[in-house]
Amino acid sequence: MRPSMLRSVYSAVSRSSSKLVRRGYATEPVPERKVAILGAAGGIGQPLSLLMKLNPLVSSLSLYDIGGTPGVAADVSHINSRSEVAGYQGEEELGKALEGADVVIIPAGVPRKPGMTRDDLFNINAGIVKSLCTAIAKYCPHALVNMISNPVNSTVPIAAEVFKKAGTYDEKRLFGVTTLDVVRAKTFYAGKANVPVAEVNVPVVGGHAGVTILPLFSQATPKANLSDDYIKALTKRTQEGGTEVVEAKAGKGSATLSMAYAGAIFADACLKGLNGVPDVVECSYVQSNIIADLPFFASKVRIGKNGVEEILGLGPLSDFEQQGLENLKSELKSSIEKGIKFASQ
Ligand SMILES: NC(=O)c1ccc[n+]([C@@H]2O[C@H](COP(=O)([O-])OP(=O)(O)OC[C@H]3O[C@@H](n4cnc5c(N)ncnc54)[C@H](O)[C@@H]3O)[C@@H](O)[C@H]2O)c1
Ligand SMILES: O=C(O)C[C@H](O)C(=O)O
Repeated sequence: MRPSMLRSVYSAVSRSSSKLVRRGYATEPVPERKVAILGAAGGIGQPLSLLMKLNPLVSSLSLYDIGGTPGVAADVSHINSRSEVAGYQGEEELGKALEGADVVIIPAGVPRKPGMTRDDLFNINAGIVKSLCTAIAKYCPHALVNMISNPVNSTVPIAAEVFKKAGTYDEKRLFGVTTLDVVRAKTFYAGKANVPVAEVNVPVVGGHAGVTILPLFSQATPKANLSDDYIKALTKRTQEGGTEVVEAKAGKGSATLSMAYAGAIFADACLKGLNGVPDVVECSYVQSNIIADLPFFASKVRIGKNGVEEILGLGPLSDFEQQGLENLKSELKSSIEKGIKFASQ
């Protein structure tokens, strides 16, 4: 989704007490949709709660965390937009938070500090994701799950295993959120190519950590004749965008505001897909068979009423991108295996 989404979200605020939204000439009812955010009191969770409160496709916003959610919920609930807001805290309230959810967004878990890799978060976040997904399987097994918690390359396979064990796994409904990589690639490309950022499109494939993040600048539009050195530098900056923010925050966490924006874009795409809007395409890390031996892979996916409707191919790659694809395979494979092994214990 493009920045125009946020413009439409903001303009919708003024008419958001109505459950009718104009589509073309007809005024049609917008379906009731419950969105749950797990980790809603955190650095990402709070601005994401705000952005989802502004989204007119949401009728019920459920904010869950181990603590702090009554305050966040009271705060955003005063905004005069469509959704009802409820805050839940502590494990005993998790079921109520999840019941009936159409989309569950998970930014729960610890963020990086300078010097850490995303994989260094595994020991804490794997357990958090496992327990939250166990509850999702119980209380809202048909929800579309948007996994933000790192390391995404492993937390998505963990979620898949938990759902398999519970007998609820539907690979079409599980998404690793890699939208921030796309947001960064667009921003950095627009700066170098000197084109309007709002018009830029760049697919980002692979995974969500270091070299596994593979932006396909050869497919970027509007086209620009950037030198190989520029493409290399843009690729590196996109791969290290998270680290750039972690270092700038100097121990106070990782990307939160840009991530909330990216998470809101991706959740909006899921809601549109569920509502039957045609041609909703975003990059996401999903169960995939487009690359041998990598059962999870990020690429462009079409999102529809049942979740992933189609996994789009990678398209033609430059030699540099082909090499990047080879380089990411071993790290991505071991992160996937690590997640699967953890969840099967
Ligand atoms: N996918 C991405 O592109 C991306 C981008 C940025 C950050 N992240 C990841 O998102 C996660 C959250 O980052 P943050 O900056 O918001 O961290 P944060 O510490 O500010 O917030 C995390 C929140 O999770 C809550 N939490 C912890 N355990 C929980 C549980 N069992 N149930 C519910 N909530 C729980 C905490 O109470 C806290 O409020 C980190 O793992 C980070 O690495 C991912
Ligand atoms: O870099 C991080 O640790 C957070 C996130 O994955 C990001 O890309 O900003």
